[in-house]
Amino acid sequence: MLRLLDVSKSYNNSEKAVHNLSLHVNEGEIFGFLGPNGAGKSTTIKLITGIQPLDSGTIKINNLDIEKAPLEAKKNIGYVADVPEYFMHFKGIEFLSFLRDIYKIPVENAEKRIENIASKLNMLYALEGHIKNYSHGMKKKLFIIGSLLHSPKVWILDEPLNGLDPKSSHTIKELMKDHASQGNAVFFSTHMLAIAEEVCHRIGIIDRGQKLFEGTVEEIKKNVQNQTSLENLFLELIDDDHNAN
Ligand SMILES: Nc1ncnc2c1ncn2[C@@H]1O[C@H](COP(=O)(O)OP(=O)(O)OP(=O)(O)O)[C@@H](O)[C@H]1O
Repeated sequence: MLRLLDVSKSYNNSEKAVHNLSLHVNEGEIFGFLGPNGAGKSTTIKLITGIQPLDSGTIKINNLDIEKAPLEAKKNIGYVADVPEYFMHFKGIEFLSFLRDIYKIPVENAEKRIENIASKLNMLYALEGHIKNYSHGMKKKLFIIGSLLHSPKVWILDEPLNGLDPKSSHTIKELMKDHASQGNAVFFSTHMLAIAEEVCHRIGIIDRGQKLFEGTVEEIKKNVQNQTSLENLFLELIDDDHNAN
């Protein structure tokens, strides 16, 4: 459903932010993308979503090449940025109606979907307000609603639970599970290891632009001796990588 093959990217000819990265996310899977600050997680997401051009490699979304068929590929993506600071002068409902029209979703279907997801996220009351007056968490929740309106095959979230209260975090995790269980793929970056362990079918670990691991939490635990928590495993992998360089 989502496939990266030998993807590389550097900014301004500096060290590669992403280096020969390959990974895949299958239908029905939740994939957690982990790594320390500056590892290349957001850059990878910007490459997948077509926000940044690739230097080399291939990215396919539902078999559509993000560079060769960008419009078709993007129709299959729902994206939530880490700090969603767009369309600030819109009201929440205006932003969602704009997305409805962009994706050509019938009004009645969109209304049902907005009502359904916004009520789960306790956002119905806020939709008539201006986005610029929303809190960080409210902006995030609005963009989450918007990203799901067109039922994307691949749902991509950059640090989705940052700044969310426990109830909203719980709801997002349930939305991820629902979305994957409908045969879609979910790909999200996080620093929160416990959340990756709790909801992900598989995880990828990246450091300094390179993939250190891709597989299930059980597989990673088998690979690294004498460790119990994912946090210890993560620290050990990152440490080994730094010592090797
Ligand atoms: N727009 C940019 N211009 C130049 N360098 C950039 C740009 N965006 C990211 N970088 C660099 O690319 C590397 C990877 O950054 P990226 O934001 O992808 O990491 P990240 O894993 O998302 O980090 P964090 O967890 O801190 O958000 C870093 O060295 C960063 O300084």
